[in-house]
Amino acid sequence: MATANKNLSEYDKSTIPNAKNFRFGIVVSEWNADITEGLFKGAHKALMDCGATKENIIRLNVPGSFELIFGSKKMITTQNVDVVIAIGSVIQGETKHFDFVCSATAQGIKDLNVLYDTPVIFCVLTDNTMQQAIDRSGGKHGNKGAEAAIAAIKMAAIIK
Ligand SMILES: Nc1c(NC[C@H](O)[C@H](O)[C@H](O)CO)[nH]c(=O)[nH]c1=O
Ligand SMILES: CC(=O)[C@@H](O)COP(=O)(O)O
Repeated sequence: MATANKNLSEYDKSTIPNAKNFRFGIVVSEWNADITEGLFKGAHKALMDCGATKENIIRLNVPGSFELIFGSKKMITTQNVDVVIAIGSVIQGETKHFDFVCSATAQGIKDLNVLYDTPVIFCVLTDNTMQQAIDRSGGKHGNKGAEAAIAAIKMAAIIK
């Protein structure tokens, strides 16, 4: 189902485990910071709404989405978290760089899920325009950060 046909922020709390005993790492790219901050706020709000505590949400900033890979590995190996949410916003420019950043970041995060026993949630917007990014980080299509937070809680419940 395309994002346009659903609201990314909607979830049924009755179907989600309580997050009070889970530790969350959130790695946030500084590229397109207005967008990534919106995603972070959406994720943080949803985690708290589902029972997480502020003390159990650890944040790490990285320069860009490509660095989410190393930042997530560092979060896994040093912060004793149950799950990581990797937040980024990649927006098409004039060149093929968009394709390489999106592909490498997706593959790198996938690799972390294979190499480590700590799930890493892919919360990276890959948009053609800034408006698409705005619409998916708290705009008319909701907030992909909230969607990622729910995925993180469900994955933490699986591994605990
Ligand atoms: N153009 C965007 C980037 N590019 C930067 C890369 O992510 C990386 O930081 C650089 O290549 C150095 O390794 N990053 C984004 O997150 N979003 C973009 O739109
Ligand atoms: C995703 C990118 O790296 C891109 O925004 C960079 O812009 P450009 O392709 O115009 O150099």
